[in-house]
Amino acid sequence: MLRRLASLPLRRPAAALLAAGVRCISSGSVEITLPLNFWAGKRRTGPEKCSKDIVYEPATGRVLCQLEPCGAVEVDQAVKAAKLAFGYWSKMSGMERARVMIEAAHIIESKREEIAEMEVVNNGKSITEARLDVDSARLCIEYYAGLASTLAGQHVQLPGGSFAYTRREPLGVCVGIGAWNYPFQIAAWKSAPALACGNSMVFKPSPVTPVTAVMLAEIYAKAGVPEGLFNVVQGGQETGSLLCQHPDVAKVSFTGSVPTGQKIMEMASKGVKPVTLELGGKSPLLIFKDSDLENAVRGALMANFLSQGQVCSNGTRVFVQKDILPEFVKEVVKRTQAIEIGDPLLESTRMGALVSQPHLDKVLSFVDRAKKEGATVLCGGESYVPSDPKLRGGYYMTPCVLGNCTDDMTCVKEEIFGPVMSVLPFETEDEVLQRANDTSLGLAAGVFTRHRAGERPGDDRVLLPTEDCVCGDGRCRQPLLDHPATASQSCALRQRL
Ligand SMILES: NC(=O)c1ccc[n+]([C@@H]2O[C@H](COP(=O)([O-])OP(=O)(O)OC[C@H]3O[C@@H](n4cnc5c(N)ncnc54)[C@H](O)[C@@H]3O)[C@@H](O)[C@H]2O)c1
Ligand SMILES: CCCCC=O
Repeated sequence: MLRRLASLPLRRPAAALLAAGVRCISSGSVEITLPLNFWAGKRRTGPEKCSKDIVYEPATGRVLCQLEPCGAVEVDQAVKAAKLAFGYWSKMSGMERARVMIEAAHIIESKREEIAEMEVVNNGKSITEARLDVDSARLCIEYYAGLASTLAGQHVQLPGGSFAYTRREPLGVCVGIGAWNYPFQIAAWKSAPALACGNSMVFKPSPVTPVTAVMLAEIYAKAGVPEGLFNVVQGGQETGSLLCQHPDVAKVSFTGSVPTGQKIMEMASKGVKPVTLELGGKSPLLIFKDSDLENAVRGALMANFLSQGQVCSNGTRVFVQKDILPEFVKEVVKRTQAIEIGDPLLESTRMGALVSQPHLDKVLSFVDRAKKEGATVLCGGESYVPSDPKLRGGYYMTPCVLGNCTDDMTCVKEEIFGPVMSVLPFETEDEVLQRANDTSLGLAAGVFTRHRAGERPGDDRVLLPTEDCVCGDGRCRQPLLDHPATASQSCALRQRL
């Protein structure tokens, strides 16, 4: 699969090379020549006549491989293979399926370094992160393997001695469509639950990162799944649309942006197919003045700069209580400037390359727009050229902290999906909750404080959940200590506190 361009030593097992302090591959040394489609148990070439897409290595900007996008014929072949495999796999017991999945997890463990390296070469993230991605993919498969034998229905007693029962049945051929930021992991997230429940899958990775999903397909095959159980078709939106609209596809599970998610939901609804959508985010991170500053700063860095900021759940709107803003900003900027950017295959690198040139341009244009809208660049936000000549064509930028931000700025409202943190001051808890929740991209949230709500110094309120209030008004949202019921100790929640 891999052809070395540079003259490197003959390949030895990854563990032995690592122990000797030698990398198995280096940035700029890999060319992928084997076909990247996989169905019915084999790698397959795409359509004979198709315009091939070029896949680049983000660290160097070199051509890594050519992608042959699948058309209707290939999609149909993959779905047919999956349908056939479903017939065998769905009849196996959960325990039998689990055994095969656990074997796949073992194989992943044994190939950890190889998979992580290919993820780095294709995606640009640092090797230290890529290894954790592979571990997380393995754990996901182990977790769902564990669930496979616990799937059970219910027994319902009916009048007159009759009864009803329910069974958990697999749906059939499921489609998985993935984004480029966690290519191997997403292929595992999509396939593990589907396969554990007895389904088969046709998976389409992002055309930007097509490489490691095929490795997963080979691993499943080696572990002993029936031929055609997990298939990979390459391509972009046309291939994705063909999959979503295929009449033999029972369900679509998608990870990607909100606009694409909307299209997929629409297509799936026409075939009355269930969909699972994992979409974009613009998550808030709340840092209160009573928090452990060291901890909060580390949290903010992690929530913004992991994977070059290309993480759906990143806490990119960093709300900091005014009293600690100068101290927080000083420390965050100092540490952001110290982040080592460079060759993602080096152990010392903390930030690798963004996934593609167009994506880098898009992220940089968000920084420009932020400046025009009045934000202050406190550090970074520029393209970066590493000193190593082989990395000069790579897609690097300096991680950016934006100050002087307001809630109406584009950098605060839209998902940038790059290493750009927006810092926003706040004064009170009520204010920050309202502002943090004022988004249509509410994927995740983080809070740094040493106190729970109502226990913070100077804050003598305890919020009372509506359903726990016995004052008689179902819409009651009164803070507990202000509540008329509190004085007479008649409030159930108060008694429990
Ligand atoms: N919530 C999560 O778990 C999660 C995880 C990772 C990434 N994401 C999100 O993914 C986005 C970045 O990924 P991206 O740029 O690859 O997203 P994207 O929406 O552009 O593409 C995602 C996938 O959809 C395919 N696609 C595009 N148009 C399609 C169509 N019309 N029909 C069928 N398939 C189509 C693409 O080829 C790709 O495989 C960000 O918004 C990020 O937040 C979310
Ligand atoms: C680590 C999981 C991140 C998912 C979204 O990008």
